[in-house]
Amino acid sequence: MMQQEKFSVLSRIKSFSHAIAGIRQFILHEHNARIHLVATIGVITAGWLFQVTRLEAAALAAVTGLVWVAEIINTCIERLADLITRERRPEIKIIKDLAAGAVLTAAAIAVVAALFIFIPKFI
Ligand SMILES: Nc1ncnc2c1ncn2[C@@H]1O[C@H](COP(=O)(O)OP(=O)(O)OP(=O)(O)O)[C@@H](O)[C@H]1O
Repeated sequence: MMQQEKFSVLSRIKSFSHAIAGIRQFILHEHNARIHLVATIGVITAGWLFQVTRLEAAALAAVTGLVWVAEIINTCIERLADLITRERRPEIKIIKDLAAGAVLTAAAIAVVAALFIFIPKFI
């Protein structure tokens, strides 16, 4: 049977710092992160300009976060796939296309939510 590791605050802090390093790596080295950063600043600015309600702000935060999470996981999958092989392989194509599809799905959800929130403010 596997020995259960004892809970340690220090190791939890270490895990947290690894996660922060991952976010830092993503923002500093991934081109797509810059696109998401600009889009996120755009959403925050629009939310501020159009005085969205707290509920609308929460919805915007959730869908924007969803896109970030999907893109980070997509990047992770792409890196793993490239580590396995750089050869053109149909299996790798399916894996990468699925991961990219997840990002597109999240982005589409974000656009739909933004339209629901912002269009009524124009009419
Ligand atoms: N090893 C491979 N074998 C087969 N197809 C691949 C392979 N690597 C990439 N592809 C195809 O090229 C597409 C783009 O893959 P790539 O790793 O270049 O991502 P990318 O264009 O850099 O994506 P992103 O813009 O999210 O960083 C994949 O979705 C897949 O269809």
